[in-house]
Amino acid sequence: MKTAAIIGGGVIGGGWAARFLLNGWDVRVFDPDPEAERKIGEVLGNARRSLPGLGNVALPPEGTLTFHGTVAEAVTGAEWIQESVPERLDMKQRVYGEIQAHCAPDAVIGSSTSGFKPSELQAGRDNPGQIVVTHPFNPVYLLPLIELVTTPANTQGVIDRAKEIISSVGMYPLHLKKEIDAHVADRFLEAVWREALWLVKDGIATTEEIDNAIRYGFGIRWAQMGLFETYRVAGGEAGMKHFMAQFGPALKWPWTKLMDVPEFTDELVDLIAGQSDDQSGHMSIRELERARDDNLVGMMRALGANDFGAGALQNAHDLTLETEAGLSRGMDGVDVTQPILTQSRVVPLDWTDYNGHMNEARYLEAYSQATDRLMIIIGCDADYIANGGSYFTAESHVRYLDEAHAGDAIEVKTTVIQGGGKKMHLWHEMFVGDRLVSTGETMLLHVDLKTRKTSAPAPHIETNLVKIAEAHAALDAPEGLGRGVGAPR
Ligand SMILES: NC(=O)C1=CN([C@@H]2O[C@H](COP(=O)(O)OP(=O)(O)OC[C@H]3O[C@@H](n4cnc5c(N)ncnc54)[C@H](O)[C@@H]3O)[C@@H](O)[C@H]2O)C=CC1
Ligand SMILES: C[N+](C)(C)CC(=O)CC(=O)[O-]
Repeated sequence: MKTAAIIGGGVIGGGWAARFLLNGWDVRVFDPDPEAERKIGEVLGNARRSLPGLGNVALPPEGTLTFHGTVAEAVTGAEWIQESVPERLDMKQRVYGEIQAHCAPDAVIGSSTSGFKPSELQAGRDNPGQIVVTHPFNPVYLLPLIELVTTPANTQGVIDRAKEIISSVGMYPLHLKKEIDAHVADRFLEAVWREALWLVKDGIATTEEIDNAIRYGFGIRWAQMGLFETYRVAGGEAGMKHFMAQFGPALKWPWTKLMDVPEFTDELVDLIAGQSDDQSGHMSIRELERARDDNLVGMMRALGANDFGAGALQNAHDLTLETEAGLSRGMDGVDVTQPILTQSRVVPLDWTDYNGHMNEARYLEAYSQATDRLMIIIGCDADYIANGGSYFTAESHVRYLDEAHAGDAIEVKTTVIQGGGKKMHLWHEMFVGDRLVSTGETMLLHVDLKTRKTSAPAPHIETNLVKIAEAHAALDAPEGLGRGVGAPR
């Protein structure tokens, strides 16, 4: 079992604890705050409700979470140590002293620091090479970016290990070419923050109006394409050069007050805090966190459907989870004498509806994914489809037998009723634990994607399908097979 130590379990440390725990790591926490266990419990609650359904493949079983009274105890046996104590250099350096007195010399110590350079954290340490900056984004359990900042004191081995571990928990290590105060992303956030403070102070816009300017416009755009790709498109057919020719002169116009920081007077703090209360004070922080998480999951899943940006990253992570989830990509290791596991996932937040359960359309989506999996198993994979052969669905019938809810782990097991020639007749059963919640029957026909007409599958596909169909013919006929809706008129 892999073990991570979390030193400092506030907003960010709690998020790291959840990220590791839900990806199957044992997590050992040290935080002197007597409220730390409760606060981490709140963060974990949010994470358990949102992260498992982010992707389309089940996460490994959760690790074990333990709390410890000393740094020494927490770091014992940990291969990853994540420091997330308050943003004070003297405190961080003191904490590294304690950590390094007790941790394994080859453990990686990542710092969540928003702004300190790794050379500042490593200064004065006997083993500086084990300390790197691994700067996350809130909520750490959902957002994949980690700014990995290193110095020449870090060996390639430590850097590779850090990248490997960060990727293994579904995150993206952005390794900076050089260290710099506030890394890359926080320099942007700081620029936007400074500009926003001016706009409020000068009475140009309220906190709510500024948030609307972001969330109704460029914020959604940035979430999928970032800055440069967005501006490339904004240049029209002539692209980036035309964009710069048009907007380059603005650099000399008074379009920003960036280098000039408004004084943080009590008056400005009260103005901003008051406007923020007017804007969002009707919701608790936990309610706001849940709204944020629902939106993030929905947005990232939409990006996943387009295999783009953060969604593409999640899709790639799903591929690494398949084997442990019991899902196959070929006939090897598939027990054809039993219905075949074709889905192992969690019901995501965006699959539920006003009735508080999984929406009817999503059952069909799950069955569509189960069919896709069976197609991959028999060899009808992306390469085969790119060469012009595939299956089209001709008819489906779904029965809703029991409820499934957000966060439920669901499995689909598939029986091949008929397979041979152009036809593929499948019977899907969906389970939550041992509970059968739905069945889906579907008839598919093999097609030639060029002519859009039915055609015979390639011999290897038919051989595999027939092998499964023949083995499944020995199973009892499923209850409900061939049923229609109500009596015919
Ligand atoms: N809040 C944010 O949006 C982000 C913060 N960060 C960085 O993460 C770090 C932590 O920030 P937050 O979690 O926001 O702060 P926080 O105030 O929520 O949590 C800090 C935690 O450290 C604990 N702590 C204090 N002294 C400690 C010690 N000697 N040993 C162990 N734990 C100790 C506190 O009890 C508290 O629970 C900072 O370096 C910050 O810059 C990074 C990304 C985003
Ligand atoms: C405001 N902040 C500097 C603490 C922000 C971060 O470090 C990253 C984030 O999650 O916004």
